[in-house]
Amino acid sequence: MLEADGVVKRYQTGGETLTALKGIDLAIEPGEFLSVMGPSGSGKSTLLNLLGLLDTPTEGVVTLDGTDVTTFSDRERTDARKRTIGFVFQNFYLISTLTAVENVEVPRLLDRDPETRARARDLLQRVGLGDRLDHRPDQLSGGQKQRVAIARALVNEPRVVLADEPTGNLDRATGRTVLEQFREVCGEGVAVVAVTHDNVVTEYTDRDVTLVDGELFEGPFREVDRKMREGTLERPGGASPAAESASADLGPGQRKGDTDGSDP
Ligand SMILES: Nc1ncnc2c1ncn2[C@@H]1O[C@H](COP(=O)(O)OP(=O)(O)OP(=O)(O)O)[C@@H](O)[C@H]1O
Repeated sequence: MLEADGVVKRYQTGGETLTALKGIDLAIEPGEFLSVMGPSGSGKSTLLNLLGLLDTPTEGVVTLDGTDVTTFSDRERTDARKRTIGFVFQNFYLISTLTAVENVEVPRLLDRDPETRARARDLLQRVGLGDRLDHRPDQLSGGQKQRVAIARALVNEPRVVLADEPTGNLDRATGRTVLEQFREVCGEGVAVVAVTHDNVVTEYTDRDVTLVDGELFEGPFREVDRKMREGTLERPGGASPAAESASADLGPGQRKGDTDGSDP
């Protein structure tokens, strides 16, 4: 549905060229919950910006439903983004003077659609905030604010929600309620891609990938890091049996393949 093929991103700063992404191949399927992990500076935000049609790659293509969006004009890209992508951020970015329901309506304000209020209400009910419609952000907890942000991300009926450290400002328990919400979103066929440092996220995802110095590897960071230390990490594209044992240390009830059920 949303795909990066051979994506390279270089930044020019002064006379220097920095290659932030070094040939990324990544396909996101409808309804999939994917985490993107990796050390600071490894290229996570850069990748999220490219997948979110906020930026264009230096080389390679990003395709949306098979259409190469890298050749789009700014206007076409903005339209495609609005139709297909919702964003959730660590700091929520709610407007403090607007109520919860008004915040959810924000992405649709220019459309002047009379149905928007009803849809915003419905979305807030779905994220468990039916009794907080008229509360302003300062009257909501962190987890409630993030659920308002999720409802806002869904108001344009996106195909994919891109989340940047969605649990970064939340305590463990609250983070879990937000992650459960994302699972429900995925259950409706919307893909969720979360950039995160939070290992708890990987208990909820279908798949985890890790960026290291602009290269993408299958598996959560802790596993990729361990393989790097052991010298057993396969380069991208070299699908190996080792890479397939990625579900070995998952908790119960997870969805990352049912192959290694007997592993400790
Ligand atoms: N606009 C820019 N101009 C120049 N260099 C940039 C720009 N944006 C990012 N970079 C560089 O590209 C590399 C990847 O940055 P990016 O922000 O994607 O990393 P990240 O994994 O999201 O890091 P963090 O976890 O700290 O947010 C870094 O070396 C960063 O300094």
